[in-house]
Amino acid sequence: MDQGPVSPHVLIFPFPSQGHVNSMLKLAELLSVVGLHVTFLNSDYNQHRLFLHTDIQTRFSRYPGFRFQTISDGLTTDHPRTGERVMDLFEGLKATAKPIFRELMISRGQGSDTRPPVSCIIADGMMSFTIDIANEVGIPIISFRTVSACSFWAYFSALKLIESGELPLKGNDMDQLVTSIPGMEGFLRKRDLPSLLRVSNLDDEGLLLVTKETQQTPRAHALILNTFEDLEGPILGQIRNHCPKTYTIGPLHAHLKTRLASESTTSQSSNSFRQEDRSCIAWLDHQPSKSVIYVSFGSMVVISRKQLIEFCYGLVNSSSRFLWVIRTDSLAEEDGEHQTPAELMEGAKERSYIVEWAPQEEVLAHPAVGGFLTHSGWNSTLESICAGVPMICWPYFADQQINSRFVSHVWKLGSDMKDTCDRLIVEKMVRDLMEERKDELLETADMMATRARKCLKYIWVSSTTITEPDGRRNLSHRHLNVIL
Ligand SMILES: O=c1ccn([C@@H]2O[C@H](COP(=O)(O)OP(=O)(O)O[C@H]3O[C@H](CO)[C@@H](O)[C@H](O)[C@H]3O)[C@@H](O)[C@H]2O)c(=O)[nH]1
Ligand SMILES: C[C@H]1CC[C@@H]2C(C(=O)O)=CO[C@@H](O)[C@@H]21
Repeated sequence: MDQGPVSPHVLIFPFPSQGHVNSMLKLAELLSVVGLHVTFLNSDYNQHRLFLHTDIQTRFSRYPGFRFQTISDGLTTDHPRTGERVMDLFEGLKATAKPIFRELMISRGQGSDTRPPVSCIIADGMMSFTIDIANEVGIPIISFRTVSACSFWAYFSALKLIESGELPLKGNDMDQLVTSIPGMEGFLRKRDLPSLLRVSNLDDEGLLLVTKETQQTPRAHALILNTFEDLEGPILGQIRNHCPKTYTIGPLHAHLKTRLASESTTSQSSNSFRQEDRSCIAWLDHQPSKSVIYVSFGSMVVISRKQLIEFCYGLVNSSSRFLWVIRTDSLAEEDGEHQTPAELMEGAKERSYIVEWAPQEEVLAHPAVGGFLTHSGWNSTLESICAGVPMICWPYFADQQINSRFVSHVWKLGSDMKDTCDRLIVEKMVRDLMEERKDELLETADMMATRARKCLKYIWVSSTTITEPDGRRNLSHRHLNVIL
C-alpha cells in the first residue's frame, strides 16, 4: 500500500479499561488497515486478558506495521478495577506508568524496533500527563476522549458551573434546570450532570480530577471524539469554540466493520477482556423478530443485591423475553445466603437467557433484539444507535447520566430510569419499549441508524484521499499531517 514519502508511526495509549481500550483498539486497527505503523500501548493486565479471550494476535498479525507494547497500570493483579475503585487506576498510572512512558517517548519507542520512530501520539484525554510528556519531548499529540461530545462539553463547562454558583449542588431539587452549560439550557437537569459533577463539595476527588484533565485538552494538537456530526453537531460547535481542531471519527466500530468487509477479511473484531459466550446467539436465533430486550451494564458497573432483585422482578413481570449479561464481578459482595439470578428467574426460564459476557455488537445487530436496557456507557450507546435499537437507560456513573438524558430527551431513542431502581418502573419501561411505544421508537431509532450509516461512506474510505463533506474528516496517514 502506497504510504507516500513519509511513514508516520502512531503510538496509541488508552486509559486501561475495557470501554476505553475497545474504541482505541478499533482506531488502531483502522490506522493499521490504511498502512500506518501503529504501536498500541496496553496495560500488562489488560493485555493478558485480551490475549487470553480473543484471537487478537492472529487478527493483527496481518498488519506488518502493528505492534503491541505493554506498560504497568501500577495496580496489583488481584485489584478489582471496577467502577467503585476506578480512582485507584488514575493514581497507579501517575505513579507507575508516567515515568515509564516518559522514558519510552525520550527514546521515541525505539529499542530493537526496526520501524521508524514514533512521530505522533494519540492518547486518552483522561491521561493529560501524556500531553506534558509529548510537549516536553516534542512529539505531536492528539487527545482521544472516548466519551460523548455532550459529556465532554459538560466537563469542559465545570468552571462555568462553579462561577455561576450552580456547583456545588445546593438543595434537593435535582429536577431544576442547569443554565450555565451553553447549548443545554432548556433540558439538562441537575440529575443529568455526569456523576463526577453531581457534587455538593468542590473538594470532591472526582470533580477535581475530571475538571483538571478536561481543561488540559486544548494543549494537545487536536481532539478526536468517537461520535458523528449528525448526532452531536450543535454540541460539537460549542466545543470547537475552544478546541477548533476537534474531529469526529465515529462510530468507530461501524467504520471498522465496513472497512474490514471491503477488504474481504473477517468483520468480527472482538476486543473483549472476557470470554464471549456465543451460546446466546443460538438462543436468539430461536426467538421471534424484535421480541427480546438485551440487558447489559458494561464492564464496570457494580450492583447491589437489592438492585439485582428489582431488575429480576421487573423483567420477569414485564412478560418480555430477555437476554441478560451478569458479570461475576458485577454483584456487590454482601453477607448471607442468596438465591442465584437463575433461581430468581425460574418463572421466566423459557423466555430468558443469562450469560457472563456476550458478543454485544452481534447481539444488538441480531433481528430478535428489539430493545436494550443499558447503563449508557458511550460504546454501548453508539452500538445501539448504529443497530437501530431503542434503549432504556439506567446510568451508573461518569458520562452515563448525561448520555441517558440525550438518548431519552434529545434523540428520543428511549427512556431514562436514572436515580430509581424499582421493579414496577422496570416493568413499565420494558412494556413501554417492547409493546406500547415499540413502533414509534423503532422508527426513530431506524432514522438515527440511517444517519450513522451515512457517515460511513465519507471517513476511512481511502488511504490517499481526504474527503471532507460537512466538516467530516478522513483520518488517513496524510490527514494526520493536516491535523497536526
Ligand atoms: O457482555 C458484554 C458487555 C459489553 N461488551 C462491550 O463492552 C463495551 C462496554 O463499553 P461501554 O458501554 O462504554 O461501558 P463501560 O465498559 O462501562 O465503559 C467505560 O468507558 C466508556 C468510554 O469512555 C464510558 O462511556 C463509560 O461510562 C465507562 O464506564 C462495549 O463496547 C460493549 O460492546 C461486550 O462486548 N459484551
Ligand atoms: C471514571 C471515569 C472518569 C472519567 C472517565 C471517562 C471520561 O470522561 O473520559 C469515562 O468513563 C470512565 O471510564 C472514566
